[in-house]
Amino acid sequence: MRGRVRVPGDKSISHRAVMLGALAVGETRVTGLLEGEDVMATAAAMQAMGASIDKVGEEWRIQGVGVGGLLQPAAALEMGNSGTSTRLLMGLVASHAITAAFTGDASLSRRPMGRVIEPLSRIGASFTPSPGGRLPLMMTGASVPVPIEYRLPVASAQVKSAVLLAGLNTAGITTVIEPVATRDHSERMLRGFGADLEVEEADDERVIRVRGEADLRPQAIEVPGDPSSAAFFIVAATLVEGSDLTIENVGLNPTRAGIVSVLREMGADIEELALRGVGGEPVADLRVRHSPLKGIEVDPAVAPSMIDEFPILFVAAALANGRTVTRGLDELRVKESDRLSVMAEALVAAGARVEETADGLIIDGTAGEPLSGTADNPIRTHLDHRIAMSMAIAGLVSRAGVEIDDTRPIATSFPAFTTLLEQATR
Ligand SMILES: O=C(O)C1=C[C@@H](OP(=O)(O)O)[C@@H](O)[C@H](O)C1
Ligand SMILES: C=C(OP(=O)(O)O)C(=O)O
Repeated sequence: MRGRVRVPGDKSISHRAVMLGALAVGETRVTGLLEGEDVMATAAAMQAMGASIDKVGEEWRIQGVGVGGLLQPAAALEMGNSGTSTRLLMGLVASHAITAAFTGDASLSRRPMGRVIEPLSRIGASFTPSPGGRLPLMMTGASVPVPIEYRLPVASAQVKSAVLLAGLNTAGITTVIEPVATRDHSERMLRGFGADLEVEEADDERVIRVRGEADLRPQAIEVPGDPSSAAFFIVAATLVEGSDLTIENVGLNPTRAGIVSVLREMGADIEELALRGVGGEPVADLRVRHSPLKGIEVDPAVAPSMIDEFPILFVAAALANGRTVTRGLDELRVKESDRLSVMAEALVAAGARVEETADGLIIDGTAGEPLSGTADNPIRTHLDHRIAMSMAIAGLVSRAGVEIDDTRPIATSFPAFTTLLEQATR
């Protein structure tokens, strides 16, 4: 793994840029937008509700409808594989007097939506979900939405954001209390668009208040690179002998950068170059050189700051010297797949030593010895882009290589993954 690669725009920030641009009055311009399927699902939904969204050269131009101005979509909003699109858009619809149907692929249709249905019902929205609180569902937003104070029962930036976005068109102050901090891109960007939002840190909790009937001002946004996409290259360069790879433009918001600190604790050599600010977020180029890793106990408190990076961390742990123990990861069971059992099965199939517990994995690493690989028994990726990319990286450090059953889901978050991997391994 040598040379330089530039990771695409952050998925979380891209979703929010499209949504808030579509709610501002006037034209928002976005560069570096992730053009993955998940973000395109958000863009199509905002267009279906009245925004106009076009790409001119390298720039996305969004004409917003104004808070309160969303139109009733003529057809179901197709969310594909994207939990973020679904839950955040449900928040937006909740405080507009419109009816919308949400549909998704087989993976998304298995994921729990009760966690947003519950607070959004208190605001006044009504829902007809499929059994178990799942997609497909229909919802009708409140005509007179009620401001709520909501304490998050799960550490979820999607639930937090759904309530805050509903608060934008709700008279009065909507409050979200976070016992555990999750990614704060919504808060940062809402402020950037001129919303009246305050965050108070008290007794280890974060209290976020947003004033409703907001007027959002259009912005020029540069989306930083996605640390969740960079993580595959950080781990690959760490594991593959002889590597010296620079990954450009990596967002290092502290609520996202847990993977960097955990890998460093395991012995990774990650240097931050040209630290700068991009779009209100800290960004650096990361120079990563091969280095042996040692197993550690991962502090469950870091989980929210690297929640999507556990599949690739498990690959790193499989090659480390000694035992890595992770726990407190129940949320991984409700992502695009059950990422604990799917990664355990995949890594064992590739020759790693892994034990699955109720809320984590225990992995005994090979101390750098390559995995056997899976020559003729493709890994089942269960429509999960992060399983596919993690196991592709595992293939780089295996004797026989790793074959995966389906690469298509990679396009949901990182369409250029294979091209960049080929570029770095040439
Ligand atoms: O708010 C977001 O953009 C996201 C929040 C996380 O989900 P949860 O809120 O369900 O933890 C994360 O897994 C997802 O990839 C993106
Ligand atoms: C969990 C993820 O995304 P989403 O919830 O938006 O489907 C992810 O990208 O790993």
